[in-house]
Amino acid sequence: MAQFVPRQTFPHYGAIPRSYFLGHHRAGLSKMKSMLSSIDYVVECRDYRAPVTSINPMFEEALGKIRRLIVYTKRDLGAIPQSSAQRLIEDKMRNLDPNSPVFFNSSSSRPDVGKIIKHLRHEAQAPDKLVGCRVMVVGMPNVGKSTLINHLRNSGVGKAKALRTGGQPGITRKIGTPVKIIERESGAHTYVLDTPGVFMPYVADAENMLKLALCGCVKDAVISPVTLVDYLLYHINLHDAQAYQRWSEPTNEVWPLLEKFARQTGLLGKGGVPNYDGAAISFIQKWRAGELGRFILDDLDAAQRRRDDPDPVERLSMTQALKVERTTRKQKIDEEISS
Ligand SMILES: Nc1nc2c(ncn2[C@@H]2O[C@H](COP(=O)(O)OP(=O)(O)OP(=O)(O)O)[C@@H](O)[C@H]2O)c(=O)[nH]1
Repeated sequence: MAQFVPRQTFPHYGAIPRSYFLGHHRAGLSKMKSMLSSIDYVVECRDYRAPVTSINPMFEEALGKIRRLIVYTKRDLGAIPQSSAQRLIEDKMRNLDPNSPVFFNSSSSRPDVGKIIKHLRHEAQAPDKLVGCRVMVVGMPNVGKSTLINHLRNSGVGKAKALRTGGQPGITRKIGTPVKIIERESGAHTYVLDTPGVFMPYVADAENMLKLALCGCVKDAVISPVTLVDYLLYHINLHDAQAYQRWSEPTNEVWPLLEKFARQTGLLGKGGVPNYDGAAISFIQKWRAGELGRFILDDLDAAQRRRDDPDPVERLSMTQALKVERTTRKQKIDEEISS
């Protein structure tokens, strides 16, 4: 049998939506800005599986110079624990932000969250140490902010879950009430505030939109799940084409893969016809649960090269980026009308 050759590029980014900036994202961001004077420290959450793509530049713009630490969440899903791949990835991730403390957190690991508590105990204090310290946790939708706060609270003060969490973005829609995570004898306790996940107004690169959707930052209905599986398949094949061998031999073809998957998992509609969308969502969920390999979607070497030598297009502000998108869209419509 001919040797399987995975695709080296993803062939079609076509009509992928580039935005998911909802009303509560806009409102949440402006509320965060208005509260800045009462915030002493920021915890910025990013998704370990898309460490570069899940950076929201709007936080840099909005939160200014407040001291912060970065937490890469869902560590358990991005690499095999204690592996050399994990160490290599994490060294590269640290290099992306050499001036900020960086942590990696898996919600199932007490030591991971313990390190963050230890750091906050020493570093996150209000200027006047007699009053409490307020820490704001920010990040993209569904990145794991509320989960992290629940674990910080459990590790820091031994209390049970305080915030609601869930598998879809948008569970937290308003800035929450302060949750105590560190107690001090002086009474100057440390409190954290949960915030709604905020997406960006426009994602210039369609591939980044696919990565964010796979990680769950975008509601599953926004992008066709079959397109998402096709993109995921491209990554799985580059990583380990045997990962889905329970259902299919290695393939670059998404429809036959989904057909086999649907038949074997019983995801069939009327007349035994495969339910492709249902199968696609189920397949994505398996990846999100770590059952189809643990790897990251970003190319960290390319990201580092871009940081060292930025492309002028990437330096556009959000307003400029929105303008570019509007102009491009208008040109496309004009071309379609005149052809
Ligand atoms: N495997 C794994 N899952 C995690 C981890 N952290 C969070 N999750 C899951 O990710 C999903 C989203 O977590 P949340 O804490 O609700 O995310 P959020 O950032 O508060 O989401 P928004 O409400 O959209 O702002 C939930 O299903 C969590 O169980 C982690 O470290 N590992």
